[in-house]
Amino acid sequence: MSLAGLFNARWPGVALFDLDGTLVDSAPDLAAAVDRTLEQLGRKPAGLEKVRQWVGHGSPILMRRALAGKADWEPASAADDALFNDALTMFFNNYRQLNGQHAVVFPGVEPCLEALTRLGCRIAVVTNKPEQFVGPLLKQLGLEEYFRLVVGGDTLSTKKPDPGPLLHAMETLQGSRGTTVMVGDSAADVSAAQAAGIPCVAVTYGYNFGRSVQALGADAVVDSLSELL
Ligand SMILES: O=C(O)COP(=O)(O)O
Ligand SMILES: [Mg+2]
Repeated sequence: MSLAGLFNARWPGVALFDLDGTLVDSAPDLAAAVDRTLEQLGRKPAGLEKVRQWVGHGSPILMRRALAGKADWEPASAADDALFNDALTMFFNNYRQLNGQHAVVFPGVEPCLEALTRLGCRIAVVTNKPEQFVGPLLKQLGLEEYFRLVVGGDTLSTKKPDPGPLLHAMETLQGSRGTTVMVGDSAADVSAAQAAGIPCVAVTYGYNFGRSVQALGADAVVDSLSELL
């Protein structure tokens, strides 16, 4: 499907945006919080490049990966679970302090949100980032006013790639499958959109667990959100 086909005559509709890697380059803050946590645990820091590849399934999975030092962590023993629980609490405390310190809005994001708003589009953030961190980040970066709804990774009982958060946002904003589009950077976004039955635009500049988005089966792939205009 072409971009023109996605943003068709049935608009204005509902646009659902992923946050990390799509709207905001937040990996530097996440990496700083992960590394501070690892250091507090007496471990070696992971570094930005690894952390960038671990973002997208929410903070608990990010910390599981950080403790394992790799993306595919193994199911843990009870002792590992205790360490993980402590590490997650420490990560939350660290990220609360670091959230927004180095994060920047990707080029093309603001013109896109501005244009969609002018068209009367209803816009939501649907992210796996825990909800407590989303509002402060959007506010600090001056994006808050564009969004009518924030769905975080712990807002509901499921997170992406489950379609639940997308369907919740679509229904809350009174959208329909024909007039709702998801925009994201990773397999979690494309899979969630496919399971929800709504089209998905994938951006090439995000995280996607270190892999290209070309093979994900998104309905359109763009290098900048300004291409959506
Ligand atoms: O994994 C996270 O914490 C957030 O990722 P998302 O904004 O790309 O959904
Ligand atoms: Mg993302």
